[in-house]
Amino acid sequence: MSTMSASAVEEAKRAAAKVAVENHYPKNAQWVGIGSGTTIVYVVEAIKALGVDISATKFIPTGYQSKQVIINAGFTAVEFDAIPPGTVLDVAFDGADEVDEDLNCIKGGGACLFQEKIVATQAKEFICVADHRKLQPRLLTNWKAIPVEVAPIAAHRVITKLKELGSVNPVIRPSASVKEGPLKTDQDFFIIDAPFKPLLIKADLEAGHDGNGKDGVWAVETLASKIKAISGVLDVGIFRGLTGPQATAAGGVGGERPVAAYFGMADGTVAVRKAE
Ligand SMILES: O=C[C@H](O)[C@H](O)[C@H](O)COP(=O)(O)O
Repeated sequence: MSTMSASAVEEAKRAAAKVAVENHYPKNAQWVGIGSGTTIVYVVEAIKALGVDISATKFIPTGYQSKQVIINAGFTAVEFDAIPPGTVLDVAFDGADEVDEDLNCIKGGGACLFQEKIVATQAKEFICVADHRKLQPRLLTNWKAIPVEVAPIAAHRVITKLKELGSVNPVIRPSASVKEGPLKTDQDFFIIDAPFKPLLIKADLEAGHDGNGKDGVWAVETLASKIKAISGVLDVGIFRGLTGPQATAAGGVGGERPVAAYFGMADGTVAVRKAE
């Protein structure tokens, strides 16, 4: 459990954003993905602080909040469906709820995951920015549930399927406002939060664990694929699979996993995890 004050956590996010932007923002960027959440605000702040010419740069939001952050900074926002077909974003920055040793991420704590995934995978480089609370050995160490975005009409069916996969008490996330009822995403869908045991990474599989859900223990890739395959699921808040150059070599643009993740640490330093 973190003992840092709220303002120290904010400073940690700001420090990570500064280093991430200094290391990865291309000086003549044309297309830049901007994610959602509280940390991304510091990424935009750091891009401003670079002082580079952004008059020709288009910033692609991952949802309503993200778009407002872009507009409030005085940047040009262009919705994902308005970019010319085939356009590859120079870079995409985003936060995460948890990042494991293989750079798999959990996202969707703030109810954004679907647009984040299409923006991240459309970029040459996806860069994650977070604070030290998100830096964990395995997904679902500190963060307890996988956010799953679902069509409202299918919500109960998806809950049944998630229970069959071993999730204990998956729930439809309630609205955060005084309005009763479920929270609605930017797509007007629901979020189901599905708790599972910590997820196995590559090293665990190499050590002989199968990760096939026996005793409710899953490998990241296997569980993400199973959840994604449930009819009614728009997307799952696990970002996994190939990353950056590996994904490009396999015929994709970029991967769901970041090529690098920057974490603001409690001592004021910034830690980096990079793809092999
Ligand atoms: O749904 C929200 C997004 O996935 C965020 O990127 C994630 O929750 C991290 O948010 P924050 O930067 O506020 O911790």
